[in-house]
Amino acid sequence: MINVTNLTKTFGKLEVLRDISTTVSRGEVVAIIGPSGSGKSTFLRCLNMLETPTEGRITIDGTDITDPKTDITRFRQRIGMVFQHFHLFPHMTVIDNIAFAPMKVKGLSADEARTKGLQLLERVGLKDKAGVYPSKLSGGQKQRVAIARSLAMDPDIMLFDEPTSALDPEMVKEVLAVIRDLASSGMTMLIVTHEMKFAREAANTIFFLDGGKLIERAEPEQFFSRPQSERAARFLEQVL
Ligand SMILES: Nc1ncnc2c1ncn2[C@@H]1O[C@H](COP(=O)(O)OP(=O)(O)OP(=O)(O)O)[C@@H](O)[C@H]1O
Repeated sequence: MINVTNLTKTFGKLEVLRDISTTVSRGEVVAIIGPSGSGKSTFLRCLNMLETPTEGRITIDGTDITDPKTDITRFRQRIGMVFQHFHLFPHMTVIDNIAFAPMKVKGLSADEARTKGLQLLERVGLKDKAGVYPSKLSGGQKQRVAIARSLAMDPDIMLFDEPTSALDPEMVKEVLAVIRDLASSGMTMLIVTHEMKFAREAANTIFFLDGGKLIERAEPEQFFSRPQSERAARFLEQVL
């Protein structure tokens, strides 16, 4: 479904991604892990062209999203993204945050968008918060609303960029539970995370990045118990 070929990204002289080639299949759940500054977020952001690759190609279902002729704005509707900081609209209630894009972009009626929004709020365990403003929510609740808002656009792929890093420890679990539930639903997902236990249990595949290179691509059991590279072994020694 996703094909990455010779992806390179530089910021000025800084080479952040170096010649990455890999694939992600439909329904695959990929945890992207690696040391700070290894290029994980940049890699993720290239997958929906929030960062423009310096070299290389990314195709999704055969469409080259790096081709300037591709209508990336339209394509992005198929790719949901959840950030470390939730980016909810502060002046809108929870349900309006969720209903906004389906109405504006997909042309749903207000009733349709609200009905869908309520279903999604139920899915993330927050149906009772529909009429509340974001400022009244905890960090964990805000992130669950942000996930519901992304899902409201019926994405084919969900990208998560350190979705629990800004949360107090007691809220990490509730957000990971929602992401885990989504992972088992067959959604294609890539998640940049520092939560090793979560990566091990919820992902089908680990991408280990170091120094901008995709050093290992492996199943979690193999990666965590028998890493193939010295760099991954050293990283796991530090974090486990
Ligand atoms: N827009 C930018 N301009 C210049 N340098 C950038 C930009 N974005 C990222 N970088 C640099 O690219 C490198 C990789 O950053 P990136 O955020 O992708 O790493 P990461 O693995 O996600 O790190 P972390 O785990 O700390 O979030 C870092 O050295 C960072 O400072």
